[in-house]
Amino acid sequence: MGQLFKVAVLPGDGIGPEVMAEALKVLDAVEKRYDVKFERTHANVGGAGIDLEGRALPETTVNICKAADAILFGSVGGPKWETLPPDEQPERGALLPLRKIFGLYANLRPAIIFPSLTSASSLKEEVIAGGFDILVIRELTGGIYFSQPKGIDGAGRDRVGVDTMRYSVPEIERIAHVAFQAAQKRGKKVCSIDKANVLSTSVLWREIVINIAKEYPDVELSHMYVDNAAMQLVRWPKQFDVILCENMFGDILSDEAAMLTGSLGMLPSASLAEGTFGMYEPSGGSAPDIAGQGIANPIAQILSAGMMLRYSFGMIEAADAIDNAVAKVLDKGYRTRDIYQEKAGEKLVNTKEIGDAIIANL
Ligand SMILES: NC(=O)c1ccc[n+]([C@@H]2O[C@H](COP(=O)([O-])OP(=O)(O)OC[C@H]3O[C@@H](n4cnc5c(N)ncnc54)[C@H](O)[C@@H]3O)[C@@H](O)[C@H]2O)c1
Ligand SMILES: CC(C)[C@H](C(=O)O)[C@@H](O)C(=O)O
Ligand SMILES: [Mg+2]
Repeated sequence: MGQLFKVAVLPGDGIGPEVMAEALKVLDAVEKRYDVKFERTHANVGGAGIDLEGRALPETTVNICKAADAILFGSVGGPKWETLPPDEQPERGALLPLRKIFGLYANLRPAIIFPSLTSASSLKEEVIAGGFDILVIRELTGGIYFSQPKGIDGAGRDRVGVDTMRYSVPEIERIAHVAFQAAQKRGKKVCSIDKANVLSTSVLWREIVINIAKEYPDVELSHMYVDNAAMQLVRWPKQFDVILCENMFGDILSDEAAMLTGSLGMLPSASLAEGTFGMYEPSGGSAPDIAGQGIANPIAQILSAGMMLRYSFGMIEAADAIDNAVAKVLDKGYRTRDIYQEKAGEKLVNTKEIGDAIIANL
């Protein structure tokens, strides 16, 4: 009897269920090839949670996640729920609480350009010739997203909106360790992003990262202000290996890095807790502009399922097989609309067709 892993499946809203369907087909195919079973339990989250169970993160969903070895998450949010009180909306009512409840402090977002997709990148081909491979490591449970006080106080024109950015030494230390250990396994460079010329959190961040770096003498550490980093990413992305960021800087820079790879629909992510538990989701959102049309790119969701096999289940060979199948399908010219260009060798396909092609090449 092979291994059994329990997966909480939370498709969410917009394109979430469409791309999730393809990732689940890939898990079926992995079950057939490897001696493994993924016991999947579906649960409502986000707008789907509000519509079907009255809240963005129903208790039943939390319990299903607690009983699982990992969470496979689609995306949440959309215009339908944007007028609810902020804390009841899909993002603040479900996604952020999930990150907090499960202690998912380390968000890994690999932005890798597939060789056959260089012309889909928004950068000039000569800038990305030879490809790049960037790993954005984003702190995910602290900073301005979660620190108190937070809210809108007062009345009328006297109202003030308040967000607080706070980082403690242990919070910075643990994410720095993740970044240095990741760098040791790849290009051996960490670029730590901050705004130490303005923010106190960044002054502390830089000091602590420098201290932790002493434990990793084989890794080269550099520092960059976030505004410069945003510019350097589009100027010369190949200079980066691991990019270490606090929560909000990582949110912004990872979307930018995603687009360099051709589309937000290409960027997977792993949100990891201490130990092996993790939540896996595309870095992009529910894409209301294309939802319901069956044309979304499912690759970020499929690669996220691959990251689940790699980081939570230790199935390195199967995870590599998924990455390779995606690369092969792109080499053969299959393209969803977001990465399609009208030129010889490219075939415009829909969500389901590219999913089928990936499975056929697994
Ligand atoms: N993790 C999440 O659940 C998550 C992440 C980001 C945004 N959101 C939410 O999603 C909603 C829409 O936000 P947004 O429009 O700013 O960001 P978005 O990421 O949903 O979409 C931005 C653009 O990228 C495109 N895109 C994204 N994923 C794609 C895919 N797989 N295939 C093809 N194109 C894709 C969209 O069509 C859109 O043009 C909001 O409610 C937002 O809060 C959720
Ligand atoms: C939807 C939103 C709360 C979320 C974030 O800001 O973390 C998203 O943009 C992401 O990158 O996962
Ligand atoms: Mg984001």
